[in-house]
Amino acid sequence: MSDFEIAFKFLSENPTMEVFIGFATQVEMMASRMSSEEMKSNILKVFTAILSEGKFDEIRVNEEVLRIYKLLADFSQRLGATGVYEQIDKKGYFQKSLKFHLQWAEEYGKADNLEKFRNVLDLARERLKSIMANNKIEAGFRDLADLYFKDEVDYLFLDPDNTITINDSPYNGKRTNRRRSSINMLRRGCPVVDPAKKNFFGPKTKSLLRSEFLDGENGFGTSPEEFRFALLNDVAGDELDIQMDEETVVVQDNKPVDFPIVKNENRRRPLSIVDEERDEADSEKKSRIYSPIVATKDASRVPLRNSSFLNEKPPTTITLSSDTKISAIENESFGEVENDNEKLREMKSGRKERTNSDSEKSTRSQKSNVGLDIMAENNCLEAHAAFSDTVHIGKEGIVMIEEHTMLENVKSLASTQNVTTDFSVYEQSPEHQKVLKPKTFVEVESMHDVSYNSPPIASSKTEKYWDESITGFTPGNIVTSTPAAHIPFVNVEDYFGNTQNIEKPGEQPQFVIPDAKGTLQNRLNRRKSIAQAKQVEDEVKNNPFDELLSEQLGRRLSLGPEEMGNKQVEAKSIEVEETGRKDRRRSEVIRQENNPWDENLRARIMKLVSTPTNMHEFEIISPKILSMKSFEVGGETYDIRNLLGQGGYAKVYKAITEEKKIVAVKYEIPSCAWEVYICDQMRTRLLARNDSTSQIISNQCIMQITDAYIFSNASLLVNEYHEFGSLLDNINNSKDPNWHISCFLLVQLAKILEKVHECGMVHGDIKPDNFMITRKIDMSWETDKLMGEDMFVVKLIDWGRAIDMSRLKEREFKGRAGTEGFDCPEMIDGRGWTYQPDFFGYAATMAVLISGTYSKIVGSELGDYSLDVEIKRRNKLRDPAMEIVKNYLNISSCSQLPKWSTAIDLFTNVWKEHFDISAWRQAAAKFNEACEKSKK
Ligand SMILES: Nc1ncnc2c1ncn2[C@@H]1O[C@H](COP(=O)(O)OP(=O)(O)OP(=O)(O)O)[C@@H](O)[C@H]1O
Repeated sequence: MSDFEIAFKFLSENPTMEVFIGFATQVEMMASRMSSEEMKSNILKVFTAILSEGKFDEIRVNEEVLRIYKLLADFSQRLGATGVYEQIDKKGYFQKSLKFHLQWAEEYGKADNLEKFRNVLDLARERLKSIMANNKIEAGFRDLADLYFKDEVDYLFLDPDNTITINDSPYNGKRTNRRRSSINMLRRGCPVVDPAKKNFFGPKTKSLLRSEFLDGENGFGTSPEEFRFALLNDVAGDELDIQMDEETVVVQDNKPVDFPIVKNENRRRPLSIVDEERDEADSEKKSRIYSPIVATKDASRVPLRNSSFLNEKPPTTITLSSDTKISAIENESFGEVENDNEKLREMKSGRKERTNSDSEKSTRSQKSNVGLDIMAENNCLEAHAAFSDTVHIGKEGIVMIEEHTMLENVKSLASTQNVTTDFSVYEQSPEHQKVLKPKTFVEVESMHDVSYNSPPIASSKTEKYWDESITGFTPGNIVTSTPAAHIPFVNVEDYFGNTQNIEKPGEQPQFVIPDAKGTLQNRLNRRKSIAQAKQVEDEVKNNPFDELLSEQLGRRLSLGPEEMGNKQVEAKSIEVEETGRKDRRRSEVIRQENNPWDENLRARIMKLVSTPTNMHEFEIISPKILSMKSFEVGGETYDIRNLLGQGGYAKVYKAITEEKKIVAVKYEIPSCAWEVYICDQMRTRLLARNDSTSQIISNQCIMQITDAYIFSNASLLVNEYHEFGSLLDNINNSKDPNWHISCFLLVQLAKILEKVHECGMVHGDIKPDNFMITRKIDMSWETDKLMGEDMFVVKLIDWGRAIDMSRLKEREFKGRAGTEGFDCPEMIDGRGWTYQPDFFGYAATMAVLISGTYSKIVGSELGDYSLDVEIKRRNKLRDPAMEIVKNYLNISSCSQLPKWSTAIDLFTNVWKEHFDISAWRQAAAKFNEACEKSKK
């Protein structure tokens, strides 16, 4: 039997998607070794089987099968490549697949057949318009057009603005990809000037515009720095947003006018990003060494609200989630939601210095005035991206880890708060980096006692780890070369019959699935029999929380590889539970409390399903992620561009793949496999539902991770890049909230959350920065369909705090999440909660959308809770908003949850009653303008 036949036999016997992916990889590799005749006949057999045999029903309609069709197209002589795709198209399986249309169009590109190429593009537009934005559909076609058609074919695409070429760039003189040129942007901004007339610098000035200002053929208007930066930008290939000096004026018809790109707007103060952290000193975000774990600062405040809180000191509550934070003793009193948005403004971005000097500018969304500032800002964020070497302990604020005083602080904190602490210490060995098991606080203390003058943690080793070991990532390490603990290593060569195994007489060679996407070993590890999975599921269902928490686990999320399956660590896990000490983020567990973010629990839940195929696990540390640098992982190279955003746990970068696709890469420390699990489950559960809304929401409104790389110290989640920023960016970049837009969005948000809850998931972190804008509003959308299912413009991201309620039925949780202003009343009261955080998050987001500012909870007991949101009397959304606040903030118990249809119906009714087409168009134009401004 040939290799091909063996592989196909294995597939025939195990016709699952997972096996097929392995099969496809193997066949692709064989393709280079086989003669075309041999290959063609083999693939034809597969093709026929897949199309006709019932057991391949699932595979037949999966996009993965396109890999085989591509090979068939390559080898087909009679039908020809395009003929193969035409035949496949007739079958109708891939009418909703962008990938299919791109593959098909590429064949016309290769054949230089522009007309047919265009036909496929039109077909794709028509067929896919209900499930994805036009720009997304066109992006791949644009690349193909660039590649295969020598002539200018911009006219094929709908938005000429996106096809600005840079062929007139004086700098490199030749056309590269179709990206936006900074030079062109500057030039386009320049009005025509008449060289015969004098051009003055500004109104009532006698200064002439000088030639050193952007010296274009026919215009002036920017500074040399900006011009230089734009040149750099073009060369570096970035698409940074160039903002002009607000003072700059240009001349049109001999009259000074505002530079068209910049509008000096007197607008309300922009909102900052909502964060779990609140202490200014904490703006460093997190320590690169897992700093001593203390209960979060929120955990130490005294926030339990009850009706008598004004008279007596309420009991202490615990913050369940979030990373190690300062124990903000100054925040100890109840209701310390910082008293204005100013505070919020300064959190977390690391740009505080800038905002101090310019209180009117957002830390996040305000753009630099000068191009070089942008670089400086990027550098500043970059510096941030390296994370700090500080630890956050005690009210003393940040204490450099090098300082021995830290230990004293740790001690005092431990003693006063009865919180024990842990360190994860990294050490660089000459051969390779290792992640050592976390040292307990006791160990640290004793080290300190022995050598007081040389702090144990602040060794040069530690620094070296961060300086060198991260960069020491071995590019191209593929998953199959690093077997997971306890799983036998399977040699890739052996899979493919390159070694002796295959020919042992009398023995049928064993076919092992090649590891196309995920880590083979991990998949083997996870692929359990149904019986086993059922057993674990039952355990999760039946065991009380405490037992679950104490269960010994082979796999832990945020610890190093050596800890996986390590008995000592498992024993330590128990100790951790007993002492209340935890060396993981997001889960400072207090044993008595029900903590949905406990990572042991998460690990148990994740074991119930097989690893998503797009998740690749590595036992090494992650590559260092830096702007303007590439990194290679799992055979894929990502060209990192600028930093898009920074949350409490992660930095999100724009990156370009080898296929020239722009993606967002979320770089999170420590690694968070949970988010991958949740996104995967959300998609699976939504797709399993039969209604079209679920399908649309799954495709358009839920973060989809295309590839996840889980390292021992960090994770990299690749997902779709959203150029128009978040809802928060949009609000910040809009002058005034407009009721049409708010209403339009609020219905969408409620519909998305309704589906999320129907899938048994709690998102747990609903706030305006976690909704990305996926597309602009198309003015040609039919007005009577605007409230319909095809109009979604938002996508819910950041699932790291989600809770899988379908695995935790009948559970209620207690404790606070610690998100500034977004902790629900149940958390504050210490009452049990399940889905309540999302209802509250929605109400708080609604308040931001309608009023343009953050609001605080007011009221002191159930029935009385409200938000101090100011909504003008004449605002059409005022009444429904108040109703929502009342409903979603005063939930009497977990068994009496409100309905999402309340919000959907209330806002839809207002919409129907007051909709005005011309006001809508104006509002939509402003929304689109804000989208443009939000581009990063
Ligand atoms: N796909 C994307 N495209 C463009 N920008 C993105 C994308 N994903 C995230 N961002 C930007 O990065 C920011 C941080 O992302 P995210 O919320 O996932 O990080 P996080 O650390 O988990 O945040 P949080 O502190 O809310 O938990 C977002 O608010 C957004 O501005």
